[in-house]
Amino acid sequence: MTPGKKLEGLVAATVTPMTPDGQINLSVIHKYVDYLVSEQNVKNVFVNGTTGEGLSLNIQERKQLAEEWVCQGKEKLDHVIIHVGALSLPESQELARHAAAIGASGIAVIAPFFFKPTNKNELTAFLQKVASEAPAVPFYYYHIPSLTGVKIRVEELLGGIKEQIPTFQGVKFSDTDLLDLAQCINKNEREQFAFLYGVDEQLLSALAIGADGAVGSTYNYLGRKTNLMLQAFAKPDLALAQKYQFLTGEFLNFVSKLGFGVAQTKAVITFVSGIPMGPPRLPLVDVSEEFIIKAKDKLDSIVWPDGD
Ligand SMILES: CC(=O)N[C@H](C=O)[C@@H](O)[C@H](O)[C@H](O)CO
Ligand SMILES: CC(=O)C(=O)O
Repeated sequence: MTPGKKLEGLVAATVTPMTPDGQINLSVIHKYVDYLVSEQNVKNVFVNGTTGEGLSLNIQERKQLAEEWVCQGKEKLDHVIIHVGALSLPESQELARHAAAIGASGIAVIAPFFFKPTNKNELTAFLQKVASEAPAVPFYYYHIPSLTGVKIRVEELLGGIKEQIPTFQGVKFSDTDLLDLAQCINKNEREQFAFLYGVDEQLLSALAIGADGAVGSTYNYLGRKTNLMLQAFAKPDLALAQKYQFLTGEFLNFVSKLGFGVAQTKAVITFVSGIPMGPPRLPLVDVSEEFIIKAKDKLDSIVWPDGD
C-alpha cells in the first residue's frame, strides 16, 4: 500500500465472497486481489461497503475481511479503504480502531439510517466520534442517500468539517445530484479533499465537473474499460470517452431491466473472473441461471473501441 498517496482513479467496491452455505470465504481474497490488479488494472479497494454487504455482516466477519484485504493488498494495492459505518456508534468506533490497528489506508462511514441525523450538526457529531477513534487514518464520508435516506447535502456538510474532523479527506459521492457535487468541488479545492463518484453509469459527467475518481461495483469487471475512459478523458478525447461510457452504460441499462443489485454483481464478477464469489446473504437472494446467461451474452456482444 502507498501511504500518503492521494486517492484517485478507480476504486473497486469489493463483494464479500461467500461459500454456498453462506459463510464468508476468505480463501479467495488473495486471488481476487491479483485479478483486480492484473486483469482490471485497479489498485484501490473499498471493503465492506454496500457491494460488500457490510451492513449484513457481523463485527467479527467485518474485522476478518478487513484484515485479509489489508494483508493480501500490502504489496499489491495502493489503497485499502475499510467501510466502518454501523447503526451503533460503539460498533462503528470499534471497527475504526480495528482498521487503524491493522494499517488500513482509509476508513469510510455512511450516515446512520434507522434513527437518522436530521441536520448537518447531528451527522457531523456522529462522524466525528468515529473518526477520532482512528486519529491517524484518512476519513471519508460515504454519501448514499438512496439507501440511507439521509439527504443532507454534502456541500452543506463540508463547511468547516476539517475543524471538527482533522482527518477528513474526502467523499464517496453516490448520488445523481451533480449540482451538489459541483458545489463541493468548487468550494473545496481539489488538493484538499478527494471526491470519488459512485454512480458508475454517469462517471463521465462527474469527471467533467471535477471528480478525482470513482468508487463502484462495476470496476470489478469493467475496470479496464473504465480506465480507458479515464485516459481518453484526460487526453482529452471526449468522443472516445463518451463511447466507453455509452458502452458500459449499455450493459448496465440492460441488466438493470432484469433487476440488478449486489447478488447480480457477485454473479457477474464470478463469470468474468472465474473466482467463485458465492451467493449473497439474506435478505438478498441469489440470481437465476437465466440472468447469468443473458448478462454474459450481453457483455460478450459489446464491441469496445480498443478492439476487444
Ligand atoms: C447503489 C450502489 O450499490 N451503488 C454502487 C456504488 O455506490 C454503484 O457502483 C452501482 O452498483 C453501479 O453504479 C451500478 O448501478
Ligand atoms: C459502490 C460502493 O462504493 C459500495 O458498494 O459501497
